[in-house]
Amino acid sequence: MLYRLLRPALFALDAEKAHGLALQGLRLLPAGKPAPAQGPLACRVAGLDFPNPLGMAAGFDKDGEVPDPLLRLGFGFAEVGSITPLPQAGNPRPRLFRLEEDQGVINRMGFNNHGGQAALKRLKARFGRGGIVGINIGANKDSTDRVADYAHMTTLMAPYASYLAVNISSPNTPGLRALQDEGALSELLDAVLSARGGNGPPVFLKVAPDLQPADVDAIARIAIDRALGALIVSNTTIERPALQSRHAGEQGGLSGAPLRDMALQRVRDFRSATGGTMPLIGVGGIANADDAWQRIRAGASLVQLYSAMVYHGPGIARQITRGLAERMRRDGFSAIAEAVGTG
Ligand SMILES: Cc1cc2nc3c(=O)[nH]c(=O)nc-3n(C[C@H](O)[C@H](O)[C@H](O)COP(=O)(O)O)c2cc1C
Repeated sequence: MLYRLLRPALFALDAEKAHGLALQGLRLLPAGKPAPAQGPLACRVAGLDFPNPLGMAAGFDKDGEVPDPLLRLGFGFAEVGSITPLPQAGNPRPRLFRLEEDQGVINRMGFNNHGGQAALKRLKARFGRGGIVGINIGANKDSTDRVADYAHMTTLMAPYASYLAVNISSPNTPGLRALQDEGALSELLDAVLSARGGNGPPVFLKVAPDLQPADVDAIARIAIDRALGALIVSNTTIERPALQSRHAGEQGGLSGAPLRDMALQRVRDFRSATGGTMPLIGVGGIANADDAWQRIRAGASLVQLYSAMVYHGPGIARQITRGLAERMRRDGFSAIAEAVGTG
C-alpha cells in the first residue's frame, strides 16, 4: 500500500538510482531474526531447511549488504551476488531500464560489484545470524582464467554460504555463457567441487533460458552426474518477445513478466530431462502467488524473483507466501514437496 504511494516518485528516477535508494532503505531495517519455518510452506532442498520456498534472486543485493533485511521482509532465502574475485565497475550507465508497459526490466549491468574481499567481510560478520543466504559467484570480465576465478570464489565463500550458486548464464559478460557447453561445464564444475571439498555447502548451477533441447539434456546429465544441489532456472533472456515499452530495444538481459512463459517452459524441460531427480529453482517473471504455484506444480522445489520487487515493492514476499499457503489448502496439499511437478 505504502509502496503504491512511493512508486511514482521512485519511477521518476533513473532505475539504478531508485535501486540504490531501495538498498539504502533496506539497510535501515534492523536485521532481526530470520523467519521460522512456516508450517506447510517449510521445505527441505539439498539438505537445507527453507522456512518458505520464495527467495530473492541474485542481482538485487550484489554485494551482500542486505541479506538479513531481505529475510525480514519474509523471503525464505536470499541469494547475494554475483560476486567476482576482483571489484569491477560493470558497463557504462545507463545500464538498467524499467519496461513499465511490459512489467519487465532490461539490464546490462555487467557484474558490477565490490569484489570478493569486500563481500567476504560482510558475509562473515553476519554468518552467525542464521537464515539461508546463498552466495552467487561469477568471473571477472578481464580474467584470463575464468575457471580459476570460480574456484577461487568457491574457496573464499564456501565457509559462509548456505549454498553456492555458480552463475554461468549472465548475458552481460562476453563469452560467459559458453561455459554452459558440455566440455567447459564439466571442467568448471569439477574445479568448483574440488575447491569446495567434501564438507562444503551444496553447489547450485544457474542457467540461461536461451537453451536448445540438446543443451538442456547435456546440462541435466552433468548436474546429476556431479550431484549438484539444484539447478536455478533461469537467468535473463537475450530474446525479445513482443514488447511495448520505449526501452524494448536496449541491449542486455530481459526479465520480469515477458520472461515468465519461457522460464516456466525451461522448468518443464529440465523437469523432464532430470526425471525429477534434481531439485529445480524456478525464477523468471514470478510476480504473484499464482505464478509461484504454477512454477512449483511445473517442477520447481523453490522459486525466486527480482523484477516483481521493482513493480510491487517490499510487501511482495509476504503477499506471495500467504497466497501460496492458500493455494496449497485449496488444492489439498500439506507440503510443498508433494506439489512439485504435479501440474
Ligand atoms: C538488474 C538485474 C541484475 C541482475 N544481476 C544478476 C547477477 O548478478 N547474477 C545472477 O545470477 N542473476 C542476476 N540477475 C538475474 C535475476 O537473478 C533473475 O534470474 C532474472 O531477473 C529473472 O527473474 P525475474 O524475472 O524475477 O527478475 C539480475 C537481474 C536484474 C534485473
